[in-house]
Amino acid sequence: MLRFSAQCSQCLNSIGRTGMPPSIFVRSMAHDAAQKKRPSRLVLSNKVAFYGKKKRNADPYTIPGLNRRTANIPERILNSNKERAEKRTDAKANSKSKPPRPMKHMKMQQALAPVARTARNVAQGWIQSLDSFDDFELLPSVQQAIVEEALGSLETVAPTAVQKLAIPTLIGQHTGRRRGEATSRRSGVETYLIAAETGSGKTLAYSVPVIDAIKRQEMEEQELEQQERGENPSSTAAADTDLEIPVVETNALDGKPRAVIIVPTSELVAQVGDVIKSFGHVVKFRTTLVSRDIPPEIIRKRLLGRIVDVVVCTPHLLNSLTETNPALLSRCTHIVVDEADSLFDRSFSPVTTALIGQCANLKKLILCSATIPRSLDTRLRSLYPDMKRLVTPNLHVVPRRVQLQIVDVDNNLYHGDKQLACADTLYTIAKDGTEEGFIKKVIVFVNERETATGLAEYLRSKDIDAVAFTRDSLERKQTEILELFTGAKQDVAPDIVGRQRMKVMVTTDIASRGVDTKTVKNVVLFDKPQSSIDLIHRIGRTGRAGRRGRAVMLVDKRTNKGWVKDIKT
Ligand SMILES: Nc1ncnc2c1ncn2[C@@H]1O[C@H](COP(=O)(O)OP(=O)(O)OP(=O)(O)O)[C@@H](O)[C@H]1O
Repeated sequence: MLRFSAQCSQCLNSIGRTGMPPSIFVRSMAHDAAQKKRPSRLVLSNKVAFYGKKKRNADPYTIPGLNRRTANIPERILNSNKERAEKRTDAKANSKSKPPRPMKHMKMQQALAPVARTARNVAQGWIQSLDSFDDFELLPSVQQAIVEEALGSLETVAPTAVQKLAIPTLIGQHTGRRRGEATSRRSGVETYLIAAETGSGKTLAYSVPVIDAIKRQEMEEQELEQQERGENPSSTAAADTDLEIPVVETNALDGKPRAVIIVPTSELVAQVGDVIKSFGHVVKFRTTLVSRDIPPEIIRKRLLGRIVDVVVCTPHLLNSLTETNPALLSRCTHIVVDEADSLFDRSFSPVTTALIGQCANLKKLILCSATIPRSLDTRLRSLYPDMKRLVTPNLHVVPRRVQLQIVDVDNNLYHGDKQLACADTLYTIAKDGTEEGFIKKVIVFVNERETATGLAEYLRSKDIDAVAFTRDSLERKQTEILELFTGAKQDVAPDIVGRQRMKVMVTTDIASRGVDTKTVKNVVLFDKPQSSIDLIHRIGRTGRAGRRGRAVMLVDKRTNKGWVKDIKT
């Protein structure tokens, strides 16, 4: 409150001028100026919120918080509130321009660095210009082997997206770079990561350039030898198809492959080995498989007693071979690490990187995977900073041609009985009227081996032809089951009906990676996969090579609903 001074002529004047009654307290500027030297007792105190110790209980009007001239809010909170309000306004303004937030449960979609639009346009341009394998600058024998052997069962043969992307790059076609010319500033090794969706033909995408390269190496070496001997190379350099496997008297080259393909399981050694061997019928080179399914004495005989061009192997076995024969990888110029996300995880990584390190003459290192988890992405960036990424646009998505269905186990039909829900789903698949005239093949994925055995028994008790395929299965039985599920379609006798026309394999992740179950149309996910990566590999056993497929997921109250929603989206 302001008081006017009755002794001050200025105050009295101003009251007189405004006509205000003396009860209204006005302090004029002139009064302040006049009182400068001698402050009036009537000026408001700045210390109204302060009370001394003595006055604590003396006067109720001096209670802190009352009689304050500013709100009792600490400066720090006032500032943070202001900042938050500003951020909110900024976020609102930016929300329209920002891309939608990534799905929480599918974070790995962001794992690869985004490709610049211009780079994408350039790549798309030359991908579209390639319609056939003839457009690749490959050796004629390699071209012939693709059409006649590797994809001989198909009526029309055209490269898939990943093949269009990888083959010209790996043979240095569109870059105009000479074959074998190293680009890495650090190590002199060209490193590539091929990442494409499951069943997209990655095996051919890396094996064609590798076979082409080793065959060219062989031809160059032969030319050099002939020149050294003083022969005319042109007279003896027949078409490369006619080249015989060279007979070298010295055994200095024995067992030293030019290329090594590393895969995580012995099942994949057999599968990839078949693809590579199919080229050998036309291109003439030697392939050796190294896995636990092959007796050691046969491996030793095949590998160490003769010249070998390509070795397909599991990492631990190859490592043990290099321990007894340290020069084994000295001639190797090409290494492929298939299923790189497995082979660079914690358990395999030390062995894989050690094997790569042993190749003193390495020219190309090719890593290949259908899924690139963030951890792998980071590790690869630090291990191979100059690595080139050959990535298809549909990486990390469930293909559109695979229909995804969700079955709620807690509904009124099953009351939480998952095994019953699985059996009923299989009955429905058996009766859906598709694959007429053929045996239906269905894969059921579980997380634990024990569940696989138990579920297979239960399904058999319900008259469904189910087998468990786990690490515990007998070796002979494993081969039989795999052959059935990876083989061609099988006709069914007309008198066999319903469920008996269906074969079911109950398995764990052992059959989820790389296994080419191309004639499987239905996959059932009995257990929720441990991660989105496992999900993609499991669903990827159907809908391969552009075919249609169906994946049925059993969900119950323990399944994370957000996860299911993200996958559906
Ligand atoms: N150009 C092509 N045209 C038609 N089919 C092809 C072509 N290339 C490969 N295939 C077929 O596609 C199937 C899947 O190929 P492949 O096993 O190489 O897939 P992938 O990408 O390695 O799958 P995954 O990630 O599951 O290991 C094979 O049966 C193969 O014969």
